[in-house]
Amino acid sequence: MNELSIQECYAARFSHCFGCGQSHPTGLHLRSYLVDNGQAAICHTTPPDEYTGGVPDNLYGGFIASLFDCHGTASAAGFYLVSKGKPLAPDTLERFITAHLEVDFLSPTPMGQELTLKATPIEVTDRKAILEMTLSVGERTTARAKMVAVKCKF
Ligand SMILES: CC(C)(COP(=O)(O)OP(=O)(O)OC[C@H]1O[C@@H](n2cnc3c(N)ncnc32)[C@H](O)[C@@H]1OP(=O)(O)O)[C@@H](O)C(=O)NCCC(=O)NCCSC(=O)Cc1ccccc1
Repeated sequence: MNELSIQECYAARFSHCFGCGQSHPTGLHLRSYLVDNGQAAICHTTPPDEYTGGVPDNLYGGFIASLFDCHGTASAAGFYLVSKGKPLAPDTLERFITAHLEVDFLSPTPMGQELTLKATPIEVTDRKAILEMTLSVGERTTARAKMVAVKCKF
């Protein structure tokens, strides 16, 4: 596993996101790491208690979508770098933005436990990345997602 997270390698101007911006004062500061020789990306997080909703003691669905949103765009940037044969290092990343995100909620996701997000690439081109993702608690997958992330022109 890389010691540096993908988000730590974003340029400063791209570090303000609520979910994953390392410069956001109150955000989640998600960190996604390339694993399996760059063929997957993993993020571990334990959501704050206030993000419960729907079924009591379970995680709010919109929050689950936002975890996929942030982990997915970071993973897209990482997979793009890998596709170019470049190593992860500060200020080396293109930034990807979510164009399409679909989520299947398979079973309620409990509060107070560490969650694991995993992304794998389906297709990476010069313009976009298509990814599959899962959200798991221990061995149980509670949600899965598919994303199209487009490389930012700005
Ligand atoms: C930039 C873009 C996503 C795409 O427009 P353009 O640049 O003109 O790109 P173009 O249309 O040329 O397509 C290129 C390729 O992509 C494909 N494709 C495109 N769309 C879809 C689709 N829906 N579904 C499926 N595929 C789609 C399209 O077919 C084409 O494929 P091809 O290469 O022919 O095979 C624009 O619609 C937009 O800004 N949307 C709002 C995004 C937003 O607000 N997201 C939520 C906030 S994200 C956040 O918070 C994090 C963040 C913050 C800051 C920074 C970074 C991250």
